[in-house]
Amino acid sequence: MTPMKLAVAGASGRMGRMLIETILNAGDVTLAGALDVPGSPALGTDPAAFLGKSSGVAIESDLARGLAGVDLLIDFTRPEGTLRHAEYCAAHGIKMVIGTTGFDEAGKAAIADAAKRTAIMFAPNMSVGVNVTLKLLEMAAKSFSEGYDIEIIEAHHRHKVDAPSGTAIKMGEVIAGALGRKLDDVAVWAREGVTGARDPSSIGFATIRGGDIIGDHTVLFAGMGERIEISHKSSSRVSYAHGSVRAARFLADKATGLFDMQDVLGLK
Ligand SMILES: NC(=O)C1=CN([C@@H]2O[C@H](COP(=O)(O)OP(=O)(O)OC[C@H]3O[C@@H](n4cnc5c(N)ncnc54)[C@H](OP(=O)(O)O)[C@@H]3O)[C@@H](O)[C@H]2O)C=CC1
Ligand SMILES: O=C(O)C1=N[C@H](C(=O)O)C[C@H](O)C1
Repeated sequence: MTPMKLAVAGASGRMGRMLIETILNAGDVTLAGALDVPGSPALGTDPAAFLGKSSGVAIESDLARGLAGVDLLIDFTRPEGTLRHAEYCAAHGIKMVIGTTGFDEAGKAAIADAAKRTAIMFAPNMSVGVNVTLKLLEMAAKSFSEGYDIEIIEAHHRHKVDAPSGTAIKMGEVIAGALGRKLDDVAVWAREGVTGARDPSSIGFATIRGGDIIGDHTVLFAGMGERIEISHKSSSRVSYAHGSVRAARFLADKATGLFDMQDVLGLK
């Protein structure tokens, strides 16, 4: 079988570099393109140079040049960049794995629309551990539906620009869904001042930013006389990169459609 030709957007970012290393080591996929923003000092350089390797491609900002001959684009950038890439990929039949977080409703709708024209896997967290944790949370939420206050606490590195994390929001959506609630109706995104007593149907969020924390998520079910915590802690971005390449393989035989990591991992 011909190896799938992958490109990476945000090639010199934290995830971009981890993806390039993972793709070069994978064996059954090849690196066929790399994108970064106009004006980036990385343009024209080899995306594998930081590994002391040569990949045979150069980092481009022009989508036509950077995505020539590419089967699938893995995108961990910013919402505005991802949406621009999604429009181009949909128009040119290039599949996508999207890991970017921080989209508004219009952005999510634009991705769903692009997925009518090409195959897209879109998830706020590509790690196997987080996706299994989502299943555990669904089960736990049903068991703790009465008498337990639900709070979601997440911690990330000082460079993260969106809050709460996409993963924390997804955890909230899964828990709210299991309880027959809508997250937007029950979410308390932050607290300050005289907040009043806690609404028992609410789902609270707390965000920590600091240092080099890769990504920690804890869901607390606090009842009378006991509390239960379900936590996932990332110690390396490699799990996100492995999940992304696994998602690329999953999309190999899909022409159109919007999928998530639960589809990729057979957890639905
Ligand atoms: N789904 C998952 O499993 C995971 C998701 N993420 C998400 O991935 C995204 C990227 O994270 P991370 O790698 O840490 O971020 P970085 O800031 O390290 O990397 C982002 C990359 O995208 C580039 N970029 C910035 N703006 C644009 C744009 N408008 N168009 C195209 N490219 C752009 C940056 O270029 P420059 O530096 O020149 O600005 C940089 O190369 C975030 O949304 C994060 O939440 C992260 C980890 C796991
Ligand atoms: O920005 C990050 O780093 C991460 N972002 C994702 C999110 O917002 O959930 C996934 C992971 O937690 C790392």
